[in-house]
Amino acid sequence: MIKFEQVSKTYAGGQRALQQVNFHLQPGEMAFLTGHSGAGKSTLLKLISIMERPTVGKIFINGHDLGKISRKQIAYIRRDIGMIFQNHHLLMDRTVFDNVSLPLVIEGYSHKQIRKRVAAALEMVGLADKMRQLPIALSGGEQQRVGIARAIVNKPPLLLADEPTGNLDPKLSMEIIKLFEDFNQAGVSVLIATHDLGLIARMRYRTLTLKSGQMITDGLSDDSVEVVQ
Ligand SMILES: Nc1ncnc2c1ncn2[C@@H]1O[C@H](COP(=O)(O)OP(=O)(O)OP(=O)(O)O)[C@@H](O)[C@H]1O
Repeated sequence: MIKFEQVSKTYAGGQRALQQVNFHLQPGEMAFLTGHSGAGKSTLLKLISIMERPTVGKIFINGHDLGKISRKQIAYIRRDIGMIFQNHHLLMDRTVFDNVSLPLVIEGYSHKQIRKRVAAALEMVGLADKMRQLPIALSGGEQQRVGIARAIVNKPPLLLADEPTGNLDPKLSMEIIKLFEDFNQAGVSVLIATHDLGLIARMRYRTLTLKSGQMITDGLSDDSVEVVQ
């Protein structure tokens, strides 16, 4: 689903964000991505979602070589990726329904399809009764779940989350991770970038660790193996 081959990224100012990163996330796999602040986690997610381009190396998403796609194909590849952010980027003056329906409106779905899919997505995250509310009237955990409903409403095969539990207490964080597990069990591939080592330790998932732009470990949280460069 995601394959990195010898990927390096140096920003325009000369800042080396990633160095010779290799990994393969299989279809249907769920993994954590961790590392200290500035280690390169956000850069890695931006390369997957084609918000940045690698300086060197190859990236494959769902079988597509990102080095060979045209500008026009970027939107097509992005359709396969549901993105979830720490501050969820919700439109605060629009209802929960409007926020979640946005990707479908952009794709030109019919009103009937939109109503059906948004209702199903909100049901999955436990917010069916909040459809007509403004996000401002919801708790932080609920707002995050609206962001998740929006990310999954067009049923992408891959979910990417950047610090999705950053502002939440441990109980709410666990609920959010449980939601990701539900999607994963339904066949969706999931990659979650987080600083929250406590959260990772409580789960037994593959954990990719970055340090100063290098992938230093790759394995289960409690017995991860060092990556030999
Ligand atoms: N647009 C940019 N231009 C120049 N340098 C950048 C840019 N974005 C990130 N960097 C640098 O690249 C390195 C990796 O940053 P990145 O944001 O990927 O780290 P991170 O692990 O996500 O950090 P955090 O956990 O604090 O969000 C840092 O040294 C950062 O300063």
